[in-house]
Amino acid sequence: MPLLEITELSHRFGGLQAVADFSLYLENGGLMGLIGPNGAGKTTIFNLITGVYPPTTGRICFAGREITGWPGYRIMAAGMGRTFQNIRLFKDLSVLDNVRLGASAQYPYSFLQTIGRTPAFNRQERQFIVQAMEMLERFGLARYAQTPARQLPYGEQRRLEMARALISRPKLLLLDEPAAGMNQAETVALIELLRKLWREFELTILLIEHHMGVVLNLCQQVLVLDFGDTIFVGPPQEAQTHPKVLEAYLGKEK
Ligand SMILES: Nc1ncnc2c1ncn2[C@@H]1O[C@H](COP(=O)(O)OP(=O)(O)OP(=O)(O)O)[C@@H](O)[C@H]1O
Repeated sequence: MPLLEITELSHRFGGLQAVADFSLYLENGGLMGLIGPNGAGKTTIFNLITGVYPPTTGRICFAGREITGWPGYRIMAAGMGRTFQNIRLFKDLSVLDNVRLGASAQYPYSFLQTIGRTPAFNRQERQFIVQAMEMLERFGLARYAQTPARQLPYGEQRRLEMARALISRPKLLLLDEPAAGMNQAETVALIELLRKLWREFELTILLIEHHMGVVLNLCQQVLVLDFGDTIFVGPPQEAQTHPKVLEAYLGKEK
């Protein structure tokens, strides 16, 4: 059974067809790359999956339910986690608070529990701190727990974003260019980390990435987009030599 099934999804920004008839079938436990030249529509697809925009047409099913048109918070609560192309952290909050908030954002406190700081609220919040610290340890970030997020080196900020996305134990993790801005050594470490997280958390991963080393070393399948159209789906090694993919990246030979 697929965890994520998208059927003929399209999205227009005014006169621009950003995504056209996009379909995707992602098995539970799969690890797929979404690649394509700049402006191909990759981030728009992530935004459609996570409810940032409603699709112009098409259907999205996740974990056996149709989620088309659902608001983002409801989709995330159904079991998705996401990181962004431009890191989005609460930069002035501590590393611990960034992860803790990722956990409590999923928890349906009542208004009275929140303003009254009831014993149940305090107990739950303590539990979130324990979970957040465990997550920071897994990511090698525990020593930074009280440090404001903005003081972390860039690679660590990326890891923190992942820790925050995983604290709610999502089934599907969407990663938008996780290797962006990383040097060679950081990229190699990232590939290892993602492989480990994928196994330990029994995740299904869909990732956007320009770094072909990451795609080739990590992804079982790759889907290549060009101007909103899907031009290839298959093993990444085959994508490298596929004429349409070469044409999209290198331009048509005259
Ligand atoms: N909010 C928006 N309003 C109008 N046009 C948009 C908007 N977001 C994206 N676009 C346009 O939609 C197309 C697809 O953009 P998108 O960001 O999805 O591409 P991408 O494949 O993620 O690119 P990159 O690799 O550069 O991040 C582009 O032509 C872009 O300019």
